[in-house]
Amino acid sequence: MSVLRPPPSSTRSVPRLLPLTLSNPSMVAQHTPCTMHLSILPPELACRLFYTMLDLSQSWKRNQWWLFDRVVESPHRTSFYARKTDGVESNESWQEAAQYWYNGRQTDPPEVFPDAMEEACAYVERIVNNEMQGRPRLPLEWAGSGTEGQTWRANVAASNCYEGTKESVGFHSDQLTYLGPCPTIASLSLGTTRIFRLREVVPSEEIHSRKAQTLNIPLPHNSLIIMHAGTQENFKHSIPPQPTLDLYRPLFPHPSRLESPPEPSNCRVNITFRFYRPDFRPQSIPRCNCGVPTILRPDMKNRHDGKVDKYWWACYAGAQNEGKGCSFWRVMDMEAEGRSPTISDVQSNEPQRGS
Ligand SMILES: O=C(O)CCC(=O)C(=O)O
Ligand SMILES: [Fe+2]
Repeated sequence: MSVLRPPPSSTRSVPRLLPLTLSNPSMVAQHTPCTMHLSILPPELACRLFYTMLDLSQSWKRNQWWLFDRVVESPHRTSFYARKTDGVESNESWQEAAQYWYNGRQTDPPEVFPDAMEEACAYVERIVNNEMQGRPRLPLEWAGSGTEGQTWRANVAASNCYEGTKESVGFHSDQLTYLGPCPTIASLSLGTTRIFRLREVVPSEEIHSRKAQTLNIPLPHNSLIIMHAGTQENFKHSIPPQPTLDLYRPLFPHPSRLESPPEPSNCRVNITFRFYRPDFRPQSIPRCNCGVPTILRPDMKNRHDGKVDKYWWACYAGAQNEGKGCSFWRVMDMEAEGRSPTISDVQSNEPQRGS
């Protein structure tokens, strides 16, 4: 007699959730680990920064990488900028000292922030620091401070340009290699409104009881989304293609064409301000058997009590080397790798109440 097995468990009975549009800051705060801030820069600066980045974007590249046996190209243009110092030590040599890698390929030292981006960054840092002060911190967040004592600094920025309705970026979470666990990333939108889409990665132990919901957040010109600590570990994000868009109508003319009226634009420029942690300096990143720096990934599917248990270093050479990498894989160990100070280090050194 054959032993009866329970039927294979199915996720089919779990109801699908309709996508939800989060159209204001309080809905974003209620449904996601992000906050949304509207009209964050003075209007003239927001417009000038849009023109600056749009002009620069003419020379930006579409990222290319190998996926299995073919080269794929991102359906938008992108570039990377670094600040003059790392924001923690006022040392101007960090750009030369740092070796930058993207998609498993060494790149030239990045350009420095253009003036309008520096100006905008001061506003962004103020908002991010204000927000972080009112939020609980996660154990693996960096607990150091910037040169002026701030909790969070931006020392690099990735910028993206999406022209028209079809340019997009697929679902992903940002690589943690130089950001470390639980980063805070501040994403500024300029130009035409596009949808920023978030979807939670449901942990394996819960896939039989619930489905992820798609969350759509329309991001207008001059708005900031802060992806707070835990967003990269728990959610993926994308900018999907969309059937239509509203043209952006700049309030001010282009600085080099002051006599002609401003022209409507179908472009969105995004700047994601990020903090490369000093305890995840390029020189400290383990290399795989191919000799290429590994990438740091969170174990998104195995979370307990809403927290990621593990992060691992994995070979990334395959993204460039005709899809051929090695099998290098190692769990990250903050303590053994000497990565600190984290919030948990600081809290465990605080005197216990009552002792
Ligand atoms: O354009 C955006 O808002 C998202 C960009 C993004 O996800 C990235 O640069 O990693
Ligand atoms: Fe991203």
